[in-house]
Amino acid sequence: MTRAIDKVPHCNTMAEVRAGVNALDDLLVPLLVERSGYMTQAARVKNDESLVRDEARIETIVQRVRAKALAQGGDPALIERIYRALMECSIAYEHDELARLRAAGLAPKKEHA
Ligand SMILES: O=C(O)C(=O)C[C@]1(C(=O)O)C=C[C@@H](O)C=C1
Repeated sequence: MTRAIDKVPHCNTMAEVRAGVNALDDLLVPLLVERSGYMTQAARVKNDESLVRDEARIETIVQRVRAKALAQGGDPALIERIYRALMECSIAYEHDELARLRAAGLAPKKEHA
């Protein structure tokens, strides 16, 4: 298996560096948009502000992506930082989406008796 880190060529100029970064951003942005779509789905399925932040799930994802980073020759600590920041953004977006869906007519979940 070719590791992600091994695909990075030696660059002699910043133009080469930036062309590589732009090409990866062209792949990353659509994936981030798709991931954000799942936050909208989560907001609707949870339909409860108190469930949006799920600490156990956050830690599961962190362990998962650290292992993947290592397998790809990356720095697990860097990928953990990126993912913790990404999930904070995702949580804020999920709250925004829940508020938007409520304003559009989503009825709040019934309280447990
Ligand atoms: O898995 C969930 O419960 C989600 O809402 C998704 C997600 C994420 O993957 O970004 C976002 C917020 C949660 O705190 C944990 C994970």
